[in-house]
Amino acid sequence: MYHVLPIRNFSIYLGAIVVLSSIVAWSALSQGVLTLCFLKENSMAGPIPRLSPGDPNSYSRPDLVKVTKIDLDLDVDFDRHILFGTASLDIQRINSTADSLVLDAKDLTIKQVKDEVGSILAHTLDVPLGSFGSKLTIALKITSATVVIEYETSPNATGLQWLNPQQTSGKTHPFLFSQCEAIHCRSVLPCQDTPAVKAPYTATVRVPKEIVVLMSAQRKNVSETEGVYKFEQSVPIPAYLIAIVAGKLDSRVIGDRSRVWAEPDVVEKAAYEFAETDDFLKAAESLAGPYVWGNYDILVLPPSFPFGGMENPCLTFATPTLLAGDRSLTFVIAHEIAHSWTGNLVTNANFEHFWLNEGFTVFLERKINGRLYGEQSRQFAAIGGWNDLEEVVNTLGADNEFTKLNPDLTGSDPDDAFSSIPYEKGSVFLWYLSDIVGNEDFEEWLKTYIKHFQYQSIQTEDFKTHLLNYFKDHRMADKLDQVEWDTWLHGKGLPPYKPSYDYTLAEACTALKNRWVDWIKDGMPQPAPFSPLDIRKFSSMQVVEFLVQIFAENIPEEAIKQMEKAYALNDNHNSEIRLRWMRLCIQGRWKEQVSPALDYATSQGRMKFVRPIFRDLYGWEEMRQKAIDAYYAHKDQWMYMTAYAVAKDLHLEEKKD
Ligand SMILES: CC/C=C\C/C=C\C[C@@H](O)/C=C/C=C/C=C\[C@@H](O)CCCC(=O)O
Ligand SMILES: [Zn+2]
Repeated sequence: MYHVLPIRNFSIYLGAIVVLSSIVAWSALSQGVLTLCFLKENSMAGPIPRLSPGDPNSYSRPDLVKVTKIDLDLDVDFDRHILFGTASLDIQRINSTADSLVLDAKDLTIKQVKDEVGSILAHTLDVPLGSFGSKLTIALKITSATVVIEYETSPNATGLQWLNPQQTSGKTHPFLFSQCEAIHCRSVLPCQDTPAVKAPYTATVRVPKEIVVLMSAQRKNVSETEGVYKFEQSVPIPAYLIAIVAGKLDSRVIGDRSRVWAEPDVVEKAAYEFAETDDFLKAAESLAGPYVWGNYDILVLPPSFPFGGMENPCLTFATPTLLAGDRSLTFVIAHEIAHSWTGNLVTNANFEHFWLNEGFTVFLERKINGRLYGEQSRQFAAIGGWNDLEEVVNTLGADNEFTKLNPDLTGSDPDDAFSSIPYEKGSVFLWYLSDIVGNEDFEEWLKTYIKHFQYQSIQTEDFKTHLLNYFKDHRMADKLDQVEWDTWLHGKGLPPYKPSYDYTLAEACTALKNRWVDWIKDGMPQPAPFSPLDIRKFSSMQVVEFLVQIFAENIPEEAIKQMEKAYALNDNHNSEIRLRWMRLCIQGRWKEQVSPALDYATSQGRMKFVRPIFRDLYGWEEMRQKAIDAYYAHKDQWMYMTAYAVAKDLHLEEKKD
């Protein structure tokens, strides 16, 4: 059972917490005399402070001792729903006097810690602080260069989802996948779970026969018959990019450096859908520089995957809701490819600077779009982004801390701060800067920025300094000097500038919306003057744009029923169209549509699609209980983060057993 304890409540619990242990002398432990671990209660009272100087959400202290390489040796136990084995961490002393290594750990059982010569190292594991998990402190010897941690995960690890065969498409084999961003890697392995630390990794993973394992790394010496898989990621990456999947998987080649992976009955459809991958990669390289990761594969997961895509290096994780059958939703793949530079090479140093990952990536994703489908297509996609931005500011409230580009995440779970803000406000900011200096010069700067900061983790200030320095002698330098940095980075609500988009591709949507609005104003005379021809030439995203515009008009139930007659939107299974259609039906209080809307929201776990439906139904008092019942009936099918978020949307609070 999933438990939801909103983080704001923790200050109350913390007040009651006492320091428990101190029975055995630390010195005895650090000399390896005893193999003991303290379970230390946290003595903090009051609001949760920043957990470390560099990262509000990580206990780790890479400023003292830094992890430089990770070697995993793990067994996947599908019966017990755990991973067990060892994580060996190579370390570097940044501060020569440092005598301990501080790691993040969440719901992990730490069995033993040794160094590279097999001497026991003492460790303490503090009592967990909600989403942040526990601080794991390992006493180092002067000679220690590697710590070898024997551990196992919990069946409730928030970064893992274990599916039984019935929850898969093939229904024959169990399935496991991870989602470590933002701070769930600590539930998969003990690590410095801050994006400020980047390290290469290797892994050996053992699974039952017939199960295939993939990771966010290059595959090495695969011995499928033995069920032993080996991986190496030689490019240093932050912990949140470590990823694993294990299940009955098949693959198809879709490009010189690309395969698509999926369950066998999904793989052909996926190969068709993502056939343009190589074109995206080439366009991205022309904008951002060489692709350094070797292969670029895509994994299509079971429907409960909580996001559209996740940029795990070498292996993008993708939701099956992208499989529209007409390649209309592949902008998510362009987005994940763009992360190969912005996010995975140049990385936010902590999640307060998440817009450096996502705003840049949306900007680049739409540049790829423009290169392949033309400038009007890029402009149209950006208009959709602006719609999302307005919607999220409305939903969160224009005074919400999380509408800032650079929010304060002290004491906040990044999952709670997550929204379209860093994506869309961030990309509008870059659009604005590009408008100031000119498109070509901005593209040149972008390349330079990526090259300058590649393999590093940076903060917003680093970006600002680089940009201003690069353009200091530019003809538009004066205008750059006038940028309201504080408003952009620390201001709440909508940004201070709306680009002058080219609305050409949105015009047909607006014209159709106006016809509906006029007809409604005229009292909806019959026969209604609408037919399938109205949208025959629309792209899927133009249908979305039309529905978003009509949603803003708050039209009556009768008109929505007429729309169904004209356009048969109930039969349209494009996931983006379906979201807007179901929301429109709920807004119009069309009761018969509530069950299909809930079916849509519970048949997959992508939060972008699940949450608005539950939020809307919560707002419809008569249907609220139905939504709550559906939540309880389906929450165990979702991954932790979806269940957690929907519980919040429904204002439910559950307690940990
Ligand atoms: C200001 C925000 C601060 C922190 C948020 C950081 C991480 C949030 C965490 O919830 C993880 C997010 C992972 C996202 C992965 C993929 C997205 O790009 C998918 C976007 C939505 C979708 O298309 O389904
Ligand atoms: Zn992204």
